[in-house]
Amino acid sequence: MESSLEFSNSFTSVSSPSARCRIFKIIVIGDSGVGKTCLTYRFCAGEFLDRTEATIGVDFRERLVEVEGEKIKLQLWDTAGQERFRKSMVQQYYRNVHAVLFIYDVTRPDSFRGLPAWIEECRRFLVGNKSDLRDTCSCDPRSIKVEGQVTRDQAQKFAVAHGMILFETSAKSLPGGGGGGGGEPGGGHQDSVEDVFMALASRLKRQTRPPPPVLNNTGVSGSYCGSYTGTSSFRLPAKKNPQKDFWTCTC
Ligand SMILES: Nc1nc2c(ncn2[C@@H]2O[C@H](COP(=O)(O)OP(=O)(O)OP(=O)(O)O)[C@@H](O)[C@H]2O)c(=O)[nH]1
Repeated sequence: MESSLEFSNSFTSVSSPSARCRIFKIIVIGDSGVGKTCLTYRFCAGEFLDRTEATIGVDFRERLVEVEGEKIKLQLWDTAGQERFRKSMVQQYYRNVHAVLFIYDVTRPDSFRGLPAWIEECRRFLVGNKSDLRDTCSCDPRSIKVEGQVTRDQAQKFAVAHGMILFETSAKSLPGGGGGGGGEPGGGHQDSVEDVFMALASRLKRQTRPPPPVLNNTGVSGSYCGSYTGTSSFRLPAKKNPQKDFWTCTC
């Protein structure tokens, strides 16, 4: 598979073509191979990608959802996890977003220990992915060091210490908990991908101002979208200046 997913329209959550909505920009970061592409694709296209290639630069996916009666567009910026992109690409996109999803792989403690290197000042959500692989040996072949697993307790402590909200999920598991090992010794818990992003949308909705009552004739302005575009994803040009398109982080 190409690392950039071209215009997939297979999953639609809100179908009104004239819906007006707020847009929340969310950057998704974490070490290479933790499943950033799979998670965002799963949420936007509704499918699990078994075979992926490393993301080069940043890919962009979006989905329109409805939260408590309000239409909200989540724009997900799937960044390259490879070290060489960390400074050049990610930092450009990092500050001017509404939220950051920090992803780690529950079967790769190195990806968990690497998190402080990714953390900066913004609203923080911590996501442990591949929870379907808990207590199995079939870790991803891209996991170089396998030395146990990141327990939910460990992650929860980290989340509290860094003011983050923890989710543990699987891009692979079927909605409702099927499709994977799931579960953790001592009372496992797994959030669905849907729950992760909907909780994020809901929190962002509460923390930002609602849209103004009347739109001007130009239709689209600021951080509101004027029309429904379905779900799409495409490759951003690597050298694009993100500052022009971004709204300031509200945290
Ligand atoms: N079992 C399992 N495998 C997963 C899951 N999510 C992703 N994978 C696998 O993990 C591998 C890496 O996934 P990607 O989504 O490409 O990882 P990434 O974080 O985007 O990697 P970079 O683009 O290099 O930063 C792929 O082989 C996926 O199929 C999951 O929830 N469960």
